[in-house]
Amino acid sequence: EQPAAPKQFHLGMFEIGRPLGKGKFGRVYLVRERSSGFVCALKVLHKNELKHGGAETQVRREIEIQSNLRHLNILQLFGHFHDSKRIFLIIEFAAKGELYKHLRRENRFPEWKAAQYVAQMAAALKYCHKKHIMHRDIKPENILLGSHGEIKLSDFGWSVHAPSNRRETLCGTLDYLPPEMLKPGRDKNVYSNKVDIWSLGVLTYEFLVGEAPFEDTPVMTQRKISRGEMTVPGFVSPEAKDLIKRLLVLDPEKRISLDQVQEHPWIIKHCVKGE
Ligand SMILES: COc1ccc(C(=O)Nc2ccccc2)cc1NC(=O)CCSc1ncnc(N)c1Br
Repeated sequence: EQPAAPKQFHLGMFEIGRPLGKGKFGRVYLVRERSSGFVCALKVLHKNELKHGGAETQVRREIEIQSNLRHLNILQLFGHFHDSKRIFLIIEFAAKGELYKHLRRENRFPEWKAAQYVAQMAAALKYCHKKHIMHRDIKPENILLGSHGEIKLSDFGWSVHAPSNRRETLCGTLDYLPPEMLKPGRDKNVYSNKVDIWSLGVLTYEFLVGEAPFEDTPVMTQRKISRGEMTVPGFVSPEAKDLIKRLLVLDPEKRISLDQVQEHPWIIKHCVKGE
């Protein structure tokens, strides 16, 4: 279709609705663009807070990256604008909200639902990796659901301020960190996109079991991760267990690829039409 003409946005264009959440750097509101009636989310970032957090460049990079990502399973950034004090991000509204809340409410997902979410995550990550974008910091807190219950990966350093049974410790939860990022001394920023495969394994486990595989005290969690020590409960099917084992491999190079995830029997069983 015709690429949308890059419009100049400003605050007056929007009718501000209810707050959707409070991110690490700012608040998010449900809004409606007046002329079109289009409903979306507006994230308000305060420049001075970003400056203190050294996140100003991070936002610019983020906006740069986001503006050339377009995928059903990645929450879209439609545009941005700023005034003297604030940066505004115009974001796709995910009508079914935070996956995290659904997971906590349901305790754990049935295998057919978990498999569909994993397949959509694999598709989103494959798309990102093809564009050499990685480490989207995947964990339930960073995943939203669209109006048809489809996965919307939105992983931008935000944790919704809810009265929270969130695992967010000071430095954010360790649960999803791969072993290669825990190694002392190693340049932490040198990681391949295989880190996302590990996190997908942690996510798959958490969907099916209702808690993360290495969840423990911070020290114990780090030890369990570096040793790949985890047990999969008996109620998890052998096929699902097999996929989890192929994702949570200590050696990044030996982890299953995203193509292989999409062809895995557990995914095929639950995601191919008519199965
Ligand atoms: C494309 O989505 C983003 C793009 C960028 C950033 C961002 O803050 N970048 C950033 C900010 C500071 C420093 C570095 C990066 C954040 C998001 N997304 C979000 O903040 C999610 C807001 S919550 C929500 N959104 C839609 N529908 C719902 N139902 C909900 Br609840």
